This record gives sequence, structure tokens and C-alpha cells, in this order.
Amino acid sequence: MKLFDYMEKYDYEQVVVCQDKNSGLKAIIAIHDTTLGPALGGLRMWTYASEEEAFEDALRLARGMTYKAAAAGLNLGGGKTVLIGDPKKDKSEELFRSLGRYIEGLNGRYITAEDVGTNVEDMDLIHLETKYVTGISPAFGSSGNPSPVTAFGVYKGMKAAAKEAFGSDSLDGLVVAVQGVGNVAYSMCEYLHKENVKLIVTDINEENVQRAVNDFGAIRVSPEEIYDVECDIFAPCALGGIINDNTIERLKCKVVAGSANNQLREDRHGDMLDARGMVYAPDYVINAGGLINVADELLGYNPERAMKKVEGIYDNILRVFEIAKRDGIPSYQAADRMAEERIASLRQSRSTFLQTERHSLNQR
Ligand SMILES: NC(=O)c1ccc[n+]([C@@H]2O[C@H](COP(=O)([O-])OP(=O)(O)OC[C@H]3O[C@@H](n4cnc5c(N)ncnc54)[C@H](O)[C@@H]3O)[C@@H](O)[C@H]2O)c1
Ligand SMILES: CC(C)C[C@H](N)C(=O)O
Repeated sequence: MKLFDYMEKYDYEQVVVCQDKNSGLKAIIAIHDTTLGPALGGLRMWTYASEEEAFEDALRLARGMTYKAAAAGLNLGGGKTVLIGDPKKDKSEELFRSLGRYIEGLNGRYITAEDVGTNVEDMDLIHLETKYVTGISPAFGSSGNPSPVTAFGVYKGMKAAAKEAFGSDSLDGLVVAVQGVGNVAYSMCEYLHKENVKLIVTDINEENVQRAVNDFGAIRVSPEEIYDVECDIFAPCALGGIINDNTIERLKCKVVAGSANNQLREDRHGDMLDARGMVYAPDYVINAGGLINVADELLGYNPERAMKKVEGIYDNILRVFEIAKRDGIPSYQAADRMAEERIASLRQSRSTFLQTERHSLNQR
């Protein structure tokens, strides 16, 4: 990847490469766009096969956060951090504190939170070095683990997608195939199980599969089989890029709705879903619950207020389908349009000069 070409193509503001030999820190903080506010996005810890893969992931995920915040109506920009390492073996206090110092150095341009491979304890370590971290322990007045709230939003968004596809938002009796039953999907399955959904699950982590089988009577399949099962809704809840040339032909569902970020490997895969008459609930609209929840910390965290906003994902998903029909475009494009229009209109209004301390003549 040619870094500057890629940054210019999607108009990224900044990429920070963090290295600390002592703690083993190798991390990339990508800030995509801060028109709407500070870039808020999670910290992913993953065993990337190459540095290039890590850069690509950070950049793609950061841009996704810009769109997620804009579409959710939040006053936040988009950013993300990837930390190269194995979350099962490579975590240490020094590692997260070292990263915390880099985040502090950005002076609030970027605020972090949990993502795949990180948890509340990791955020608490980062918090020892910087206030620019959300999703820390509730004892600090924070919102804690965002995953159950993300799950609630995905559940609500899935109901909206069912309404579009089947004419009713009841999920009772439907079959949902879930790829990856980790933090978000486990809580999502709880909601689905209560609504009498038949669950088919897969995961590369045997413990997680077993938990879903035991707790929700889910049927297990292998990670490869999940694309071939007969189901009403396919819920991608693991990693990105899984809607692609190899998988679309195999899917036997009417709806794709899940928590994973960057589900479409390329935009054209959204066109392919549309051409096959499938209802796709755009990833960053349906999975915004965790972001909405941690963003509420910036106002002084109020769980009732946050959950009320997360419920709005139902209407937001319906709004995306409306725009898609109105403009004759696939749903992923409709979501992009909704987000881009909000950023463009606020960019315009922010061009008005506002006096700040920095410009004050009193400073002379
Ligand atoms: N946690 C949040 O609040 C949140 C918010 C928005 C989006 N997301 C996105 O949702 C997805 C899941 O997040 P999470 O926090 O639940 O992560 P997690 O790590 O707890 O869960 C992911 C699960 O997917 C499994 N998995 C990985 N590769 C797989 C494969 N090829 N096949 C089957 N299973 C596989 C993992 O073993 C794990 O159990 C991620 O894409 C994340 O970026 C999470
Ligand atoms: C801010 C966090 C809750 C980010 C979350 N991992 C997401 O992708 O939305």
C-alpha cells in the first residue's frame, strides 16, 4: 500500500505510528476526519500477518468510525487504533500505559475505547496515562463495557431489517445464522433467544460456541459451513471483509445484519447483495450502539439517555432503506449518503470564524 496515496484518496487527516521497545508496543493510530468532533474509535489488538495488513485495518476502521458517528447523529469524528500482538499472550501494564501516553500526546484529537481483543481492564490501564479513553470501569463514572449496548442496537436494527424484508419486525420463529459468538454476539443471541429465534452459530473459539449451545440451544456448524446454512438472517459478528466474491453466492438468507465492522470486502459487494434482492443493514449504522453509549460519557454518562439513543438505530436503519428507495441506490450507498451529507453541511457551517483563547489579543 502506498500510504500517502491511500490517505489522499479517502482524505485521512493523520496516522500516528507508535513504537516502544521496552513494552513491545507497535501500534497505529489512524485519524480519518474530525469535522464533527474528536475522533472516537476503539482499540483493536490482533495478530496481523503483516505490517501492511495492520495499516490497512487501522485506516479502514477509522474511516468507518467517521461514517458511524455521522450517521448516528453524534458530534464526533472517526479514528481507530490497532495494536499488533496476541491479546491472549502479549498484554501487559507497560504496553497499555505506553499507548496511553501516545494518546495523551494527541491532546484529545483521538479518544479510545474497546474493540476486538481489548476490554475494560485494558482501558483502565490506558486511563492511568490519559483522560482520552472511554469504556473504563463504571466506578470512574464511565459506561464500562460497550458490547452489550452494541448488541441491543444490533438487535433493534435487525428488527428494522426484518420489517423491510418480511413486512413485520417480529423475529419470532426466524432462523438467524451467527458468525462469531464473542462479546457482542453473545448478548445479541440473548435478545434473539428471548424472541424465540432459532440460532445457528459458529466460532473459531470452541468455548464461545459451547456457551451459545448451552445457553440458547443454538445449533453449531463449522466456520466454513456458516455461509451455506438455510436461514432468514445472516449475522456477521466476527471480523470484516466476509461479504465477498466467495461468500455471496453461498448465502441463503434474505437479510444480512450483524455487528462486524467493514462487512463488505469492497463496495461492489453491496451492489451484489442488492442485485440478489437481499436486504443489507449497513454495518456502521446497525452497530453504532457501543459508540453511542461511550460517546454519552462526554456529556456525563447517563445510561437511560444512552439506551434511548441506541433504540433510535431501529429508525435509522429504516431511514437508510427509505433513502435507498427514494434515490434508487443500494442500502450501503444510502448510508454513506446520509453520513456524508451531514458532514458536508456541518463542515460548511463550521467555516464561520469563532474566537478562541488561541486567537485572543489578551495573550500578548
Ligand atoms: N464490541 C463492540 O461494542 C463493538 C461495537 C461495534 C462493532 N463491533 C464489531 O463487532 C465485531 C465483534 O466484536 P466483539 O467485541 O464481539 O469481538 P469479540 O472478539 O468478542 O468477538 C468476535 C468473535 O469472532 C470470533 N471469530 C473470529 N474470526 C472468526 C471466524 N473466521 N469465524 C468464526 N468466528 C470468528 C472470535 O473467536 C470471537 O469469538 C467486530 O467486528 C467489532 O469490530 C464491536
Ligand atoms: C467506541 C467503541 C465502542 C468502538 C466499537 N468497537 C466500534 O467499532 O464501534
